[in-house]
Amino acid sequence: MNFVILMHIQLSGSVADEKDVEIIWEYHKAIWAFFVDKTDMMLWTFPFLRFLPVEVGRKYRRMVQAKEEVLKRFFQSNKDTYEAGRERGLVDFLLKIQSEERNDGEIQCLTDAQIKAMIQDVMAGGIGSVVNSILNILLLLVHHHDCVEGIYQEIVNVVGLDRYTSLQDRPAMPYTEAAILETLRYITHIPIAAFHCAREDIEIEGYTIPKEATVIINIWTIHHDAAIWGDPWVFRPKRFLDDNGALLPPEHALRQSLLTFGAGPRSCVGEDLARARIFLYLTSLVQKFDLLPPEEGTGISDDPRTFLPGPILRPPVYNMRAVAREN
Ligand code: HEM
Repeated sequence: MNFVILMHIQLSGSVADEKDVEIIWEYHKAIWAFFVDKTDMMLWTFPFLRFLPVEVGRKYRRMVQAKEEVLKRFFQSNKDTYEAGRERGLVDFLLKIQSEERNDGEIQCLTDAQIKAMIQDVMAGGIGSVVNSILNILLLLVHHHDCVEGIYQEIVNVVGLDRYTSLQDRPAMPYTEAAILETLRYITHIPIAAFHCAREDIEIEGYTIPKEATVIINIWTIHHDAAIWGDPWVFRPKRFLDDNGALLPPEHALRQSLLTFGAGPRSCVGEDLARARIFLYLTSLVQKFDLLPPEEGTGISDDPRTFLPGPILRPPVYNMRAVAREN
């Protein structure tokens, strides 16, 4: 939930009130309900279903309504109250670019429709992906208690127990960083990157990708390729550490093969924010709680091949225990 509030500040420059949180959360839930159960695929095949009083149509209409509420709150209200020179957040800065283009008398590149699309990209791209990466890392920790201990020891050594962790602690906590990278690799909750288009003919290792071909990067296959990782189906954070326990540098071949956030000029704009949030959430939790499997039963598998499919993979609902540490 605090991530939702952060997204709100980023977009509008103000702190969310209860109603705002409700609007964003409803948007997240409506999108989620749309993509799981393959509602989107059903509508690609039978688009007329969106008008009918059937489940697929209801989910579609709920999503459209939630989207309209979000745009009313983040686009219209910002546009109505925008004052040049007093930009409050991302939407205001986009409005500033738009108004400057207009003042120059040049052709307008940033239209209202494009700003609205960006608001949706940031929301839809941002919330589900971070929520799921946190669900995944907690599930893995429940299955790998040695990893919880490794993170906890690092917190004790670097931060202690009397203050909260901060982003400044990250460089001194290589094991925690490695555990986050390994979760993002092992689970690969965004298995396919955004679709791209080749702007010209390209030759790669004897294959020609013709101009205007759609290029789809299969991150899942790269992240589970035995030729790169050796044992891709083993969750092993230490693969991202060198012999001295330091985090492998970003230019190392293994880090270069980690494409969680895509690559190149159209890679994920939210990477730094996402990795910072995951780090802070995880370390604050492990500092105060031990993470354990449920008391009854063994819980669900942490193998992503058993997860619910979709554009964002997610584990089935699971139980776990967070036991307060005695310190
Ligand atoms: C763990 C969390 C996240 C993961 C795994 C993730 C992953 C990705 C991937 C794979 C792409 C496509 C890159 C490509 O095709 O090369 C992407 C694009 C994008 N992501 Fe993320 N993302 C995450 C968090 C976020 C957050 C927090 C935001 C917003 C604040 C965000 C906003 C976007 C946007 C707007 C794009 C489209 C960029 C463009 O087309 O230029 N993402 N993300």
